[in-house]
Amino acid sequence: MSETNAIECRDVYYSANGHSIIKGLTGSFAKGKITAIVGPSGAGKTTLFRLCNGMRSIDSGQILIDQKPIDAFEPTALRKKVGVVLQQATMLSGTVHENVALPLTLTGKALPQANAEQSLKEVGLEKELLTRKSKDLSGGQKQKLSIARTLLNQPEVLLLDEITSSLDRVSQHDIEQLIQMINRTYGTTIIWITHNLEQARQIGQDVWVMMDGQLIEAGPSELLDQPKDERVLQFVKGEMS
Ligand SMILES: Nc1ncnc2c1ncn2[C@@H]1O[C@H](COP(=O)(O)OP(=O)(O)OP(=O)(O)O)[C@@H](O)[C@H]1O
Repeated sequence: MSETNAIECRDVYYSANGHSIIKGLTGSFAKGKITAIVGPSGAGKTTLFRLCNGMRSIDSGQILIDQKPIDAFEPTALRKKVGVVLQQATMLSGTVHENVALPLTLTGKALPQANAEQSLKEVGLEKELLTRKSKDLSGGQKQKLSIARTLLNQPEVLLLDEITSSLDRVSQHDIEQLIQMINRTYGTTIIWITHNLEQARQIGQDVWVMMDGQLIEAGPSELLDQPKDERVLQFVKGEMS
């Protein structure tokens, strides 16, 4: 049986300010899997995320979400279905409760105390933190809070952009386990941009290697040990040295 794709890109082009960034990118992300995206700085990884959750629109080609063209989705529905967590957790100046409730308060609803406690519990944060100011949390706690906030929308796909790169090893490991738990429990498709090849190998079931706005090589993450493409081989060697 062939795999279903959560996201499929077909010959996607995108440019900004006269600068060509995504240049005929074709590839797919399997539903329910964890795919790591690696590649040199400037390869277009973050831009691809912006295209996949509708923050930017492609110039040509197609992006299919659940086999449906991305422009067939209403923007708010798309952002719920395809959630994003960034390297630096964006926080309101208020309490942890106010921050975790944000997706609901934006639509004029409140998040009851019991649900807020449950949200925090799910990501391994103590309920006592709810009354704390978010700015007083550690980097790892902030990242867990932004994951909890994104989970409120029950996304089918989670786009993670370098979410552990400013954390210490213990917090990094904690977040990796949390993401694997979310993937197993809810079947959420995870697409994780990382500069850490070891993380890509360990957490990624699949891997994408992007360079210069294109997908150069994709497959099971073991491909990083024996890439077929010479450019990928050079990249992996450079990152390991
Ligand atoms: N709005 C813009 N206008 C012009 N150029 C842009 C714009 N946004 C991104 N770029 C350029 O597009 C290229 C790809 O950027 P992008 O952030 O997607 O790469 P990346 O692979 O995520 O890099 P990194 O690993 O450093 O985060 C870069 O050269 C960047 O400078």
